[in-house]
Amino acid sequence: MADPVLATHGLSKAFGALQASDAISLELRAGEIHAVIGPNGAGKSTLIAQICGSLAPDAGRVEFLGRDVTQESTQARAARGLARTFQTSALAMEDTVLQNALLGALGASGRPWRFFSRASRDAALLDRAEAALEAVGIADLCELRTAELSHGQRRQLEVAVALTLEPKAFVMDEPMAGLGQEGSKRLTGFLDGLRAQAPILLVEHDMDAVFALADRISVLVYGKVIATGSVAEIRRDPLVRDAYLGDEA
Ligand SMILES: Nc1ncnc2c1ncn2[C@@H]1O[C@H](COP(=O)(O)OP(=O)(O)OP(=O)(O)O)[C@@H](O)[C@H]1O
Repeated sequence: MADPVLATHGLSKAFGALQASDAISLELRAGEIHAVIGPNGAGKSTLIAQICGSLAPDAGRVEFLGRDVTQESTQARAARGLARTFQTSALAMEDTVLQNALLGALGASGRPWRFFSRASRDAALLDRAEAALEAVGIADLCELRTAELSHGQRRQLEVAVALTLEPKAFVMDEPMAGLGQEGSKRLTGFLDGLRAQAPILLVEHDMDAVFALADRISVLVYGKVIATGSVAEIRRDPLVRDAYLGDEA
């Protein structure tokens, strides 16, 4: 089997006496959506923070594209193509949709922020920003202030900003949060196609979305992966039903 795009090996992190990550090993392979599910406080955000570089593990390592990146900064990992979307929006609300995408494109180009005023006149940056907006289906909204977008459109814009990085992998923290049924359905359809561009590690509570999208699921409980498998395997796993899914299986 091809090497994984992203992998954790024995990742561990304690907060005082609390073992928030307990020797977590998991892989994200090319073309897949790998969902991480688990009850509140299971350690999902802690795991993402270590993968993306905002939290240093006590032990273990993170590999991205075959390279040990455990000691690298968040920015260095992003520059390699590790794109993260956030649970709460990191967008500039008063800026237009296009300006947000341009900001992403400027960051991806490695040029300093002081070039931003010139970014809108830079054809290459504009192309990259517009292509990303086109890819997520909101190019027609580019002149709107971001604050005027619906919740779902903001999620799409977040993905567009991530796309300007030309990512090799996505790490998504609860993209469905707050979307409602219709919005979740639309975003589910969109993420379904996105996996062809780059694989997605998807932390999500919305089980309809997880069951519709995941090629594999890992279940995290008290910082430990208690099971990894296909949707069918996870749904019938008695340990998982007990610990988390209950009636949702
Ligand atoms: N900086 C911190 N200091 C102390 N404890 C922390 C810190 N960050 C997280 N924790 C604790 O670590 C455990 C795992 O938290 P984490 O936020 O990773 O869980 P989660 O699975 O993402 O939860 P949720 O589904 O509610 O977002 C929790 O018990 C939490 O209270």
